[in-house]
Amino acid sequence: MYIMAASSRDMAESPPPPNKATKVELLSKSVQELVINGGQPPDNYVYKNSTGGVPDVHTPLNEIPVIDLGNLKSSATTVEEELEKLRSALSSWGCFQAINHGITSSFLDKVHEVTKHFFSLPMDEKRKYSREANNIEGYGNDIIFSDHQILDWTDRLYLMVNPEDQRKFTFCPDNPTDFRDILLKYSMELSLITEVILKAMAKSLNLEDNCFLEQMGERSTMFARFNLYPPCPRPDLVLGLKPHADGSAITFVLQDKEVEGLQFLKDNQWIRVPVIPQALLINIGDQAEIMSNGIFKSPVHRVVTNSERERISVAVFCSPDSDKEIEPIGRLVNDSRPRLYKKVKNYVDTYFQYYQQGKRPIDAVRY
Ligand SMILES: O=C(O)CCC(=O)C(=O)O
Ligand SMILES: [Fe+2]
Repeated sequence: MYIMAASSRDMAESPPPPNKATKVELLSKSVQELVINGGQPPDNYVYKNSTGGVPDVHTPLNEIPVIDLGNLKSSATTVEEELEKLRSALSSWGCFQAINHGITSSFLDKVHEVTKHFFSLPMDEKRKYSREANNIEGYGNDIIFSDHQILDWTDRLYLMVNPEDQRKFTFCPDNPTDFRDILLKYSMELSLITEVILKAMAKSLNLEDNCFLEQMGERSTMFARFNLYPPCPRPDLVLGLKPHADGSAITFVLQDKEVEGLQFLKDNQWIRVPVIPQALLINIGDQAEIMSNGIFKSPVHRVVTNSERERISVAVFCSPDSDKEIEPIGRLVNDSRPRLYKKVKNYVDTYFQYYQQGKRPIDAVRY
């Protein structure tokens, strides 16, 4: 979630959105419209750095760790082995592909289908859900902070899902008609998996089971971001999503089953994430790095474009209650591992300010 945006607190305090008929127009053309118009990507999408464009667009496919969530259940005979795999994955990569996660493939296909259906609606229909100028929630693309900003080749629909009383249904599509039900069901499934993972993270470090979960608080937040990356005529010069680490505690990415694009930075090299149908890509965000006192890594990642096919993904960001102070877990701070991060509340706010300045947000809370 390089969540470009007002924080959840700001959103809660801002006046209710106007009704659909009075929504403001999108700030800029959607990427879908740019593609229909053909031609070269506009200048403000183009990377013209010293390397002459997007670095290493053809990167190796490497072994992103795969974790079998079924093996993390305490009754499984292989639980210790899988916990060690999880610890190692999160401390070296900060991400893994989760298999055997309990969500059926037909349901994941549905999540993909409703997303595809929404993005294929006529522009006028999608614009009923447009975000407002300074808010992330709704349909749109990058918020423009400066003239020098390089934009992402993606259109998105961004929705707050939890806490329940913060949902703004004016932004949630009623076309397709089952969009809302599918999103809510998906979010419930992911909440269950979040609990399993946060407990397993604690166990893998020999900590008390609930120590990560407790920091999430009673009103943990969940945002869903539906991403459409249209084909791009210049994948060598344009990125689908610029390099970032997420501001969440934990992020789920349902990838496109047919089109790759996500890459993680590991040991200074961009590594492609292969598509494993029905797996969920899970990565740690900055807030879990803070809680783990830097043992688990919040990885930098990006999305590249391709000239042939559109790509659809759904990212769900789970973060602590914005009123709850988080900090490194006491037992992970000792003489050999000094406290690396300060206490922080509403990290998403800090994240946004730093992101806007082109800095890595987690540096703001480092000692
Ligand atoms: O589209 C993807 O595969 C990744 C999306 C992502 O990293 C994000 O939305 O923060
Ligand atoms: Fe991300």
